[in-house]
Amino acid sequence: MNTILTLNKLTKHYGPIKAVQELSFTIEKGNVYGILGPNGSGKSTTLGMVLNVVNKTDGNFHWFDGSDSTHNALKKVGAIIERPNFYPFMTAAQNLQLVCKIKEVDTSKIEEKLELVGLLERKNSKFSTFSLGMKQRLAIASALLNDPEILILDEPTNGLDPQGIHQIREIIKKIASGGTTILLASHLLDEVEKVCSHVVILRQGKKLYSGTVDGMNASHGFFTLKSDNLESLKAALEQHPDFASVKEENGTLVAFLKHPMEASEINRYLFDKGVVLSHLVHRKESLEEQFLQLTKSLN
Ligand SMILES: Nc1ncnc2c1ncn2[C@@H]1O[C@H](COP(=O)(O)OP(=O)(O)OP(=O)(O)O)[C@@H](O)[C@H]1O
Repeated sequence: MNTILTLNKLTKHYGPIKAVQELSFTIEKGNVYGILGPNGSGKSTTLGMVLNVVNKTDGNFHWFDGSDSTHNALKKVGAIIERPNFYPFMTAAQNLQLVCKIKEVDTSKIEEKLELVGLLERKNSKFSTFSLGMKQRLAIASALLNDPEILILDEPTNGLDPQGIHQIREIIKKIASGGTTILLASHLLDEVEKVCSHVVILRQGKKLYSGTVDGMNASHGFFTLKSDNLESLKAALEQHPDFASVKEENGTLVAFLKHPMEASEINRYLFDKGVVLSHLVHRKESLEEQFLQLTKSLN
């Protein structure tokens, strides 16, 4: 059993708002997935649906091989989709004991999980004395108490200082290296790049890309070009099969490549078509530029 979660055309409308539209992807065991998208792109709604706290409008999803009810399957899922909320005047250990009681799991894992998130030494400190980063780490320990198959986190580093962000990311990597599958929602490309092996990019509820983070990085870049005759240049580029798209930005054309190409090759091709260039630069986008390109290109 290697598939943890399958979404099939999952859809959520809030009245006229199409929060999630026909979203399909699968989560395989042992990988770290990021759902990446700007604010309002449908990340939290997607997590809410698969965790049964938001009713879907259409489509379907199933956990594991689909043989269990969602209610039962969710017992093997650890999720933090809200701000960490524990009893302020109880210690970290006491709060986790209470969680064990509520979830009907053994208390034997409390110290191990506190150690994993770097809070063992603070186990007898009251929750009210914790920084936001420590609260978030306690929430992670709490979600791991029953050794779930998958850990789900919604914007796990939101509101933390750089040190807190670093600690959470290191903990996520450590949990993943122990074999736990992870799904996290983030609007931060750099977070997904640092922590995740796979990514699903959302924009306005629609999937723009899903695959490996490395695969997303393997773009062949783009040319920026100028000519006295911009119209002929644009027409010639659009005729060339190796370009995915061509757009104009302040008198310069930007042509995105589907396949690798040398600047000399496009120069020769255009010259043969009677187009003389006054500017030609080949650039490979940073992942950030690609992300912005992907999330803006449907405007
Ligand atoms: N309970 C709700 N009622 C009406 N509209 C909602 C509700 N929850 C979310 N939406 C809308 O659905 C869309 C997707 O929101 P969602 O919170 O899933 O996005 P997100 O990617 O998680 O963004 P953020 O990181 O800002 O939370 C947005 O347009 C949002 O305004």
